Formats: sequence, C-alpha cells, structure tokens
Amino acid sequence: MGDTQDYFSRRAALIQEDKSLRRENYSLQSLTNNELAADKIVRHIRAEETVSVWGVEHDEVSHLFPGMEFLTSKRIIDQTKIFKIISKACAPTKMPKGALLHAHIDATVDKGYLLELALKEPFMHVRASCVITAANSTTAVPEFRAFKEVQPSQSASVTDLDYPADSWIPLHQARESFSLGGPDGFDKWALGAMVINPAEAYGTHNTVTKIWQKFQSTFRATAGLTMYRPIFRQFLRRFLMESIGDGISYMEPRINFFDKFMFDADGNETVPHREWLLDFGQAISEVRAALREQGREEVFVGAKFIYTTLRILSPEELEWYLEDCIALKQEFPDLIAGFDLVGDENVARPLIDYIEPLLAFKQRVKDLGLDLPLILHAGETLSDGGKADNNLYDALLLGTKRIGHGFSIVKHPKLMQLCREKGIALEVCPISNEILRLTTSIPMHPLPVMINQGVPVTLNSDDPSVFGAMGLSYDFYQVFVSSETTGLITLKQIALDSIEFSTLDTEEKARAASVWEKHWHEFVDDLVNNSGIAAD
Ligand SMILES: O=c1[nH]cnc2c1ncn2[C@@H]1O[C@H](CO)[C@@H](O)[C@H]1O
Repeated sequence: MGDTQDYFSRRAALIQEDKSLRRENYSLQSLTNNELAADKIVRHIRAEETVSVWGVEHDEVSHLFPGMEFLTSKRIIDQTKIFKIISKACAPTKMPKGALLHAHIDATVDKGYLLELALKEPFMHVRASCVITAANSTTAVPEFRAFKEVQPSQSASVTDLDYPADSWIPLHQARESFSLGGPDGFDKWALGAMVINPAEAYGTHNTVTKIWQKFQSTFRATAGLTMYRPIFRQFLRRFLMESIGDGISYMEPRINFFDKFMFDADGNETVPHREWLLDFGQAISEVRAALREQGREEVFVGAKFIYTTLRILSPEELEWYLEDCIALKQEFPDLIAGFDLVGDENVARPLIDYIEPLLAFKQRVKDLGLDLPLILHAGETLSDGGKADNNLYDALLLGTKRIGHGFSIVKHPKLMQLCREKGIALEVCPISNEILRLTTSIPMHPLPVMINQGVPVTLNSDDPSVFGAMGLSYDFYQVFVSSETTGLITLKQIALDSIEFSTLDTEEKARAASVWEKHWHEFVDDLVNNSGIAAD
C-alpha cells in the first residue's frame, strides 16, 4: 500500500515536471471557481462527444475521429456541442478569441459573398484560358476583370465551342449563357475554382506540391475581384465584421502588395498602395462607427496590415518593396504592423537569398526610429534541413517578431528554446497545415510539442475562405478536441498570448486584455449557468 502511494506521488510529480513549461501554468494559478467549473464542463462534453459523435459510424463519412480531415468532417463539427460552445452560433456571449495574427486578407472573405459583390458590378468581365467543358470545368480557372464599359465579345459564354481563349465576356452574359447548367452551373464552376474541396485535398492533390498548385490557383481566380477597388472596400469591411462576429477583437492580416497597383472603379490599374491603406483606414472607421451605434464599440480594438510581397522577387526587386513598406509605415504608422515574404517555401526563394536587402531594411528602420518588425513565414514545410526548414534559422537571426507557421521548428531544440526565452510566438495555422498536407490530421500536428516545450503559440486561420473555415472557431475546435491535456484554460492562454504577441503597444495591449477578460468571464459564466451540466 505504501509503495502504491509512493508510486502515485512520484507519477504526479513526473507529470507535473513534464508539463512545467506550458504557458498556461501562469493562468492556472489564478482561476475563478467558474473557470474551473467551465473547464470541467467542456472536458466532460468533449469526452462524451468523442464517443457519441466521433466514435460512431456516420452515413456520409466513415473512419471518424476527433481532429480528422476538416473538409470531410466540417458538417459533423458544425453539429457538435463543443463547436457550438466555441462559436456560440446563437448566443450573445461568444468565446473571445483575442487577436487574429495570421491570415491572408484576400483569402478571408466568403467566396459566395465575393461573387455576389462581383455580380453587382456592371462592368465586371470573366475569361478562361480555354473553352470550358464538362471534362475540364473542375480544373480550368476563371479570371475576372472590371473595365470602364462593357467589352464586345465574340461568344456568348466561355462554354461556346468558338470561345476565343482568354477573351473577356461580360460576367452576367457569361453566367446566363453558361451551357453547363446556366447561372447555377457558372457559380459552381467559379466557386469551385476559389476553394479547395475534399476530393482535391485528400485525393487528386494529396501531396504538398500538388495541393499548393490548386491553392495558388484559388488566388488567381479571385484576384480580379479582390483587386478591384469598389469590391476591395466592401470586402475589407466584411472581413472586419465577420472576424468581430467570431469573437476576434483585433486583427493583423497580411496583405499582398506584390502588385503595385489595384484596379480603380474606372477599370484602370492605377490605385497605388497608399490608397489601399486609405481604404483600410476608412473601413476600420466605418466598422467602429457602426459598432458604436450599437453600443458595442469595445468588441473591436483595431486592425493593422502586415505588408507582404512574394518570394519570387529578385533581391534587387525586393528593395523597392522594402522602401515602399517604410514609406507607408511613415505615412500610416497605425495601419502597418510589419513586413513579411510569402509563397510556397518549398519552391520559392529562401530568406537567405534576401539577406542583404533585409539587413539593410533593419538598419534603415532602426535609423528612422520606426516600429516596423519583420514578422516572417518560416518552416511551413515537411522538410528537415531543406531550404524551407532552414528559413527558421534566418527568421530568428533576422529578429523576427513572431514566426508565421513554424511548423518544422519542433525539429530544432535550440530554436524552440530561443522562442521560449525571447518570447517569439508561433502563428500556428492548424487547419491550413492539414489541408495543405503537412499533416493528415490535427492529432498528428506538432502543436502539442510546441506547447509542452513552452513555446508561445497563437491559433490562426491563414486562408479561411479557401478552406471553408471562417473565423477562428474551427481552428480552436480542431485543437481542443485533438488533445486531452488541452483544456479551456489552454485556449484562454492562447487567446491572451495573441494579444500579448501582437504589435499593439503596451497600453493598447493592457486595454485589449482587460476587455478580453471581461468577455471571457461573461462567456465562462454563461457556460456554467446555461450548459445544463453540473460541473462535478
Ligand atoms: O500559408 C501560407 N504560406 C505562404 N504563403 C501563403 C500562405 N497562404 C497564402 N499565401 C500566399 O499569400 C498570397 C495571398 O495573399 C498568395 O500568393 C498565397 O500563395
């Protein structure tokens, strides 16, 4: 008996020591009774649903398990109690998520809404690089462009046998005359090109290289819409409102400034970056005003762009963008959070190629006294020692404020130590990593390694409208159901860390955190009072 007791105390001590680096240990020390009760409730429901939802055969989907392929299981997730708690679809009190620190703005707004906006534009046109047939409609991608007036077209639609490849057709005409099912068929074709479906992710494109080809093409399909100023303005507002609607109070979306100009209302490609920022500032003010009218101003702390361009540039070409970023930061200090380079790290140029311009940038930023950090994508890869994995060394040596993804960092004990000690948070994007084939499910994701090693992490949606995972609730859900160690307090710490590791200043962070706390306690109290489940 004595031996057994001794064994149990040594066991408890070992577990405690093993978990001692987890950041939520700070939060655990000062929990309210309701937080403790709420944590028990959600753990109870999770355990119950592991059996009742994920442990049964399902009509449409077989081989269920928590944290499985998102695109196959989304409809099941939507029905779960845990998802309803995290997203609180119909209650006034939402789980507050904190900040969204990693999302590409052109992949954040619902594609159906984007198409709706396009259909309201009288001079929007569409084209394809070949005649669209039943055989190629799932692979041929539409492109959009607005002109200042209706363009003459030879064919009624892109499905006509005599359609001249790459010729523009007025959108409404092309849609009405689409011979593969009329307007509905057109919408199916266009929307299918803008998202990744389960057959692609888990069948036809089931490797990192292949899914990236499909993924990149979704951006080609929407560029003509998102990069048209009248639509751009509306989708910025929509992005802010939808994020707020999911309990996100502050956002640092990345915007791709690779194209130097956007298309203006007159169809000419003449809108420079500073005007994109004016539109962004305007969208923020309008959303703030609308919330103020509803007496809900406090749910929105603000938003800033992370300036990004593509890793296909030559180092010389990059210099223009770095200067552009500095000029924009000087003109709009509150709207620019930092600088980053994007694209598939496995095939694009590694950071080391840009070391000279990036070091020069850092010096310029310092000399000018600007608060303009690098916030770099690195390690979004399966490679071990390849160029994408090695980007982690450069990101850290370059003093990155956070790491975008950092998926492969668990292979690098020293780099994890650096992140832990210097407070460099990882912007983890679980659903993105799964759909882009870095992991086949969330239980296989390295997130628990990161958390157990005490590396600060935030959860992010990356490209929610390409994945059909709007907001942050789905990422929180997948993470929550994929670990038995993770509890409500882990999610609390992750949300608080998203504020802590944002580029808000100290005072703004304190304000954001205190509003967050208030909403968190409302959420927790609501959970305890209305869940119908006794806490013990
Ligand atoms: O997870 C990602 N890693 C790297 N680049 C990305 C990711 N998601 C989107 N983009 C890139 O950002 C641009 C759109 O703003 C696109 O070029 C897309 O490939």
